[in-house]
Amino acid sequence: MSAEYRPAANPELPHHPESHVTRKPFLLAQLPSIGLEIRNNTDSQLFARVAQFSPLQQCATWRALIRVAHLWTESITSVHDLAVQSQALFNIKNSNKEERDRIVVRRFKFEEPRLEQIQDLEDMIAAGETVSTYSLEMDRIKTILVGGMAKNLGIDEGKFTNMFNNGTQSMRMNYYPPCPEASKVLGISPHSDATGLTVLLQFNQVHGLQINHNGTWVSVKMLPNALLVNIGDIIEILTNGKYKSIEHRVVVSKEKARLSVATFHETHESVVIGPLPELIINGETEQYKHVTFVEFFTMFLSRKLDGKSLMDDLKLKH
Ligand SMILES: O=C(O)CCC(=O)C(=O)O
Ligand SMILES: [Fe+2]
Repeated sequence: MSAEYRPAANPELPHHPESHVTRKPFLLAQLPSIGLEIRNNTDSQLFARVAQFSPLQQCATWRALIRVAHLWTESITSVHDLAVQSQALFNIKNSNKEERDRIVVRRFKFEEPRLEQIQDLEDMIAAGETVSTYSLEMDRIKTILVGGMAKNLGIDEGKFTNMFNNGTQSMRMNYYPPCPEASKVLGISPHSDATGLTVLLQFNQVHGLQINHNGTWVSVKMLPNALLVNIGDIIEILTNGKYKSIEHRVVVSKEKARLSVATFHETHESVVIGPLPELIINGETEQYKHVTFVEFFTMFLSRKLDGKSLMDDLKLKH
């Protein structure tokens, strides 16, 4: 598994006409939840729970969002601290140099307000360890979920899980500052994640994430002590659409900042991304093209975030 920094595909706040961002009706999605108490269970106990969990099938209704109740482990708390520190860094971006030196150098020991430029070795090691422990924990959750999904689909768990073993893992910390013209901007434009699974951690109770549910933008209520799992495009393709990736976007608040950490899990780079033959049953036809990992990401990186347009290009026209 390699963890790497993943830049926001569209870091600038895009402007949209007000009508596009309208937030009515403010529904809160009732998403399927799985209680995965990571600390008190062995992996096989957790796996059994996921595999038996019927709401995994309900994902079809909700276009595949799963909430994983998760005991707050130390590594999550540490990532929280790290994100709060980076929030402070984001906040001082526009301050003057003196102010920056005062806050950044003395308080956080970073020379410039960017994570890549951490000067203090101790801080760097501490941050690296925090992220790497957290990334291993996220990887463990991914393996359990992917195995549970395979079982739900009635396919070989080992084969499916193996496709994700030693896959690419990347992480993005999202900071959404408050915006006085909140109704005119989006934090992130509509998109589905070009991943297998995304595990999302949110720190405060500021709503912002919305999913496209049958054409309506529905706000997702983040539960405390819970992670949210998005099914990504790669799983949609591999399962020939039995699990669908979710189109989502983020709206911003007038008063409060919001922070989230998204961990993206992809297949191993040797995997050809295309519908699995064992899932083409009962006279079904293949719905998606087969592309190499590199072709898939080249297509992803060559476009703006734009709903599910990547998937539209990968769909076979029958
Ligand atoms: O901040 C969020 O809740 C969602 C972030 C997201 O969609 C992403 O990073 O791809
Ligand atoms: Fe996303």
